[in-house]
This record gives sequence, C-alpha cells and structure tokens, in this order.
Amino acid sequence: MSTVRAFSAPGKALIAGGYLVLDPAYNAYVTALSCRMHAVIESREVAAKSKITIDSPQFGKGHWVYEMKDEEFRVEQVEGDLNPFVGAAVETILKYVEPRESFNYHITIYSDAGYHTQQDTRAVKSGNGAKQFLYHLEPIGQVAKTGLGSSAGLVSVITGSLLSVFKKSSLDEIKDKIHNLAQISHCYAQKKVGSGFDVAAAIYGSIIYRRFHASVIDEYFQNPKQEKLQEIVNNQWDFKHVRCALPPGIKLLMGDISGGSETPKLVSKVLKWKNEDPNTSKLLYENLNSANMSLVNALDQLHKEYEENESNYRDNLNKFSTNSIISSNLQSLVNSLHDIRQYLKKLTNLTGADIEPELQTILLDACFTLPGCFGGVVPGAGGFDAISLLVVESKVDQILNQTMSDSRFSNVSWLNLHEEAEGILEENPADYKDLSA
Ligand SMILES: Nc1ncnc2c1ncn2[C@@H]1O[C@H](COP(=O)(O)OP(=O)(O)OP(=O)(O)O)[C@@H](O)[C@H]1O
Ligand SMILES: C[C@@](O)(CCOP(=O)(O)O)CC(=O)O
Repeated sequence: MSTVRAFSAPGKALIAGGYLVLDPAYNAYVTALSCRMHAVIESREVAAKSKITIDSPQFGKGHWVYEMKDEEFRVEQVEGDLNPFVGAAVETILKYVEPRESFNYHITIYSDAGYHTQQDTRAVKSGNGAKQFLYHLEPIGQVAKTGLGSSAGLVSVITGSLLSVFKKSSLDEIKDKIHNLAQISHCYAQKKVGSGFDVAAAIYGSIIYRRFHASVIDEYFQNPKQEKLQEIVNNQWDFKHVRCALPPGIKLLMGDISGGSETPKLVSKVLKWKNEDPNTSKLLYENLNSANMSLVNALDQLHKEYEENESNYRDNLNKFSTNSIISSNLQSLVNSLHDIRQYLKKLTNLTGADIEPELQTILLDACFTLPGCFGGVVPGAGGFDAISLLVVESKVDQILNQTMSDSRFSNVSWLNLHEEAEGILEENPADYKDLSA
C-alpha cells in the first residue's frame, strides 16, 4: 500500500428525529450530504520523537503538532492553538493503538465549501482538477459555520485515516472501530455525550439511526484508562445504523436562511419542559415519532414501487409535479411531512424554543406551493438556520428560477448540495495534489 492515503466523510442533515434522537427509544432519519471532510495522510521520516502533524491549510493558523510523550501513550500538543476536536481525535487513537514503533504522520485536512460561509474566500483546484476547496483568511474558530457537522466529519476522517495506517487496514475491516473511537473523541471534545447522529452519518452515510446509551461512553470518562478504552471500542455497541437513501427522482433541497440558532439553548429548553411535564411530552414525542416513522415508511414504499414498476413510478412523479393525480405513496409522503411539522410546531409552542418559528412556518407553507414540492421541515434542532425540502428532481431548476423573483423567498439561499449516501470512503491521493501551495 502507498505511504500516502486519502479519506473523506460526509456532512449530514437530520430530516426527521430532532430531539427524539437524544432518546435511545426513537429512530431518526439522517441524510448524508455531498459536502465532505477530507484527510490526506502521509508517513514521513521518523524524527527523535514520534509525532502527528495536522494541517488545515484552508484556514488561518491551521497547524497543530502532537508528540507522544512516554510509554503511557500520553500526548502533548507542541505547536498550534487549541483545537479540541483535533486534539481529542489524536489523543484517543494513540491511547487505543498503543504504537510500539516510532512514527511521524502528517495529515492535511480539506473541507468542502458547504460547511462554512463562502464569503471572503479564494478557490484552489487540485493539479488534476478533481477537487476544489475554498481558502479563508481567518482561523477556523472565526469562520461562520453552516451546521452540517464539520466537527463530526473532522474527527471521523482523522480517526479513520490514523487507524487505517496504524492497522494497515482497509476501511471496511475497521469501520465499526473507527465509529466507536470517533464517537468517544467527539463527545470528549464537546464535553458531553450527545446523540452522536452526526458522527454515525459521517461513518455510515445516510442512515436510519437509533442512538447508543450514553453509559457506554460515560463508563470510559469515569475511568479513562487504556484497557477500558480498548474494551469499549472493541465491543459491539447497541445502536442502529441501517442504510437508507432517498427514492430515485426525489431530491433533498436545502435552503440557508442565515439566521443562526443556538442548538444547545433550544435543546435545554426542550429537555427542561420534558422533565417538568412528563405526560404531555411523552404523548407529543410518541405522536412526533409516529409521523417520523410514517415518513420512513413512505420512502420505503416508494423504493418498492420503483423496483416493482419503474415506468409507473416515474409516471406518478410526473403527474405529481404537474399537479394532477397523486399516487397513494406520494400522498403518504406529503402527509408525513405535514404531520411532522404540526408536531414540531406544537413542540415550539409548548417549550418556547424557536424550533419552527413563525417565519419558518410562513416560508415552509410558501415552499409547499412550489412545483414538485412534497413539503419540507426545519432540519435537526430547527430554528432560523435552514430548511430542508423534498422535491421532484426534474423540477429543481424550475424551483430555483421561480423563487429567485419571488419576494417570499428573498432570504433563502439554495445550497449547492445533494444527498450522497456513502459514509467514510478511501479516496485517490492524486486528487489532492498541489492544493496547499
Ligand atoms: N476544516 C477544519 N479544520 C480544522 N478544524 C475544524 C475544521 N472544521 C471544523 N473544525 C473544528 O470543529 C469546530 C466546529 O465544530 P461544531 O461542532 O461547533 O460545528 P459543526 O460540527 O460544523 O456544526 P453542527 O454541530 O452545528 O452541525 C471548529 O471550531 C474546529 O475546532
Ligand atoms: C436537537 C438534536 O436532536 C439535533 C441537532 O441537530 P443539528 O445539529 O441542528 O443538525 C440534538 C442532537 O441530537 O445532538
């Protein structure tokens, strides 16, 4: 195997399951996106001390060096500002692998344009033209993010690339271990055990996801010993990640509202209300979950319809986009998106958290009148960040044109993104040459 290898992992949109995904009782529907995080890893001549260097050349001060200190596999950062996600990924992997031989790995990170604002950037293409990335002047912490899960992608590609080279393995052989390690590192960097759907999507791609129990990771945080880490990472975790993808001809269209939301604040309001009113919240969660599962079921039925009779399926999509007859499976898709919104709106009113605020309600209602639109939701934690629509693929250009001259959509920027259902992948290192010059 060559000494240079490259990996990429996708960003995500949580289409159904916001808030519920924090509870291992419920399933969520997560779509992996064409916006990906990349890592190119190279083994360099070993110096006096074993070390790992990480460069993120698209951002100011994007340079971090970590040295391994002793037989305890302790790591010390010797260059660069604090980056908790990079630090946690490096530290955790070294503790897990316990490398006995000296090493000197150099990782270069590249992130696709969709993760961050595109203002004040310069585009740089790789030598063979296969990849293009935007370069910012500011350090990463000062560049506005879009909420597609850059930290989950980052931790996943660092973990994936390092474990692949230390174990001299292909990704498929060690994917579950990469997942477990990345979840632990991501939680450690965030100082809390979250639902983990963003890391799971970075590793496994588009998935129906049910979270692991927080105790799996808490156990290690309480006893952060090497043996404990190895035991936990090597165990089979009790969580669900079933591959999924949108049915053919149906596209996810994401619109950026650039309003910004503070997810932790929204989550703490919802959890406070849930504790204070367990009966009402239980009923609402159950109803919201039924609507989420109706969406999953409608998408599944549409896949089946396509497999059974493709021309009939395509005909139904065409009829829907010309506002004529609507097939029962497409009607279920429309109904489920509508129901999800009703319950999210209820959650908004009961908790006081701006999950589907009035402005988003007006916008989503307007979207529903667009040609070929099945409906849409506020993805993830909701708020003023973004909207996600499901639309007939062949109508996308018409939607983009029509909304350009319609004042109801004046604060929406349609994102140049689509579903790319694949999780972490090995890439061709030649595609990243001459980028960081
Ligand atoms: N290209 C990158 N290079 C280096 N560090 C990065 C890069 N992208 C993200 N990070 C790290 O991840 C942090 C952002 O993570 P955070 O979880 O706040 O946002 P996100 O994952 O993009 O969005 P969200 O969690 O809302 O989906 C940055 O401050 C930085 O530490
Ligand atoms: C509200 C929550 O369920 C989803 C947050 O999703 P996002 O980061 O807004 O895509 C919280 C979580 O699962 O981390």
